[in-house]
Amino acid sequence: MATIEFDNLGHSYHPRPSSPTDYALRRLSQEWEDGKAYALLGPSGCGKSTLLNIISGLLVPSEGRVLFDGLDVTRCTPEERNIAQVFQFPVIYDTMTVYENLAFPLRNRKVPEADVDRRVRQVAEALDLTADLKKRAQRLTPDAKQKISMGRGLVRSDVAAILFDEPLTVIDPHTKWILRRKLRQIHEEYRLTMIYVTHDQVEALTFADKVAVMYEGAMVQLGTPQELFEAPRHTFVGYFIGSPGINLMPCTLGGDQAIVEGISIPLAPGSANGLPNHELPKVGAKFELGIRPEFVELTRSGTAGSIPVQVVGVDDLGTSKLATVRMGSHTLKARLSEDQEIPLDAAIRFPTRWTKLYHDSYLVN
Ligand SMILES: Nc1ncnc2c1ncn2[C@@H]1O[C@H](COP(=O)(O)OP(=O)(O)OP(=O)(O)O)[C@@H](O)[C@H]1O
Repeated sequence: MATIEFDNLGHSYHPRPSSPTDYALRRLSQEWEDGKAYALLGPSGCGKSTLLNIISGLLVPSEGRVLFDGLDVTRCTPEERNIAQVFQFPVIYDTMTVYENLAFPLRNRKVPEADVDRRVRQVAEALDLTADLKKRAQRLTPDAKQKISMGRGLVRSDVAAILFDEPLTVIDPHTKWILRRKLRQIHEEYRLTMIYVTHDQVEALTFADKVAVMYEGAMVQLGTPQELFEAPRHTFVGYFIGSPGINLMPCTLGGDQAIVEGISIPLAPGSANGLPNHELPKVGAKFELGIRPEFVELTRSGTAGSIPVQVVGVDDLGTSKLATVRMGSHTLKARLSEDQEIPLDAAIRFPTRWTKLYHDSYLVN
């Protein structure tokens, strides 16, 4: 397995890119650790496949370099990089048995038969394929075929990384859940460097140690699921991660206060200091206040630091409730515990720790 480094990496499909929007992947320098599970998460067209193809060697980037363990592999083929890949749809040999399919990548590399057998049985066990080992692949369901495809990616322990491109697309929802857990277990056991592309936040957050969130060609945050939840570095991360996403309100700044329609909301001391000088409040600069529904406190009017609101709806979500409140012209969501009373004279508070300031969509801190 390898450490993967992106050195000033970028890619444009245009022959002569002239603006940032001409880039499918905007300039990126970063190091991904050996043996960790990463997810590339973002909506359709944000550049996930472009980055994955650059990592695998299917695409040569128009700018920058990719290094595996310090070695420049930018122009190496997938074979030369020693990468295993699992695609959206099964890539298997229908006429071979499940065993032969799983053994193929190892036999192809002349691995001794005893090792082939041990590894094939291990992977088959992990993916619940043991009972199918002697069956021809063509007789199996699409789910089982995709499991074989994943097994073929997992069977080699000598690869630099295993790349998964939306591998659970064809799998039914229940099996999807089981397979995600299995992949996670396999990762914990073998510590393989895994990169998993998806547009599904649940898939990314349950699978990965670190999630790279992509938006319009930019990697707007690379962080643990907890970091993405607690401190979204970009309003898109706040919106895309979480259900529902972060509450956002346009604001202006007055010292360490955000001002929303004339109402002052305290920010953590020094919050605005994070703005570089040239970005100090100016005409046209866009500031937003963000707070996740989970951190909005619903209380009674008159409580210190509270702002009166009108509760316009409450959804019972089983283990919690979701209140919709109106503050001036803004509508916010607040997640409450199942048994929390909703007062008639409702008000909300914004705990400073969880109240985030965004400047032109990026977190100021
Ligand atoms: N071969 C290509 N030539 C020109 N433009 C391309 C090419 N491949 C991708 N693009 C463009 O680059 C941008 C990023 O595409 P990419 O496929 O990397 O996104 P994605 O996040 O993987 O999307 P999806 O989830 O739909 O596969 C898109 O605007 C897409 O139209």
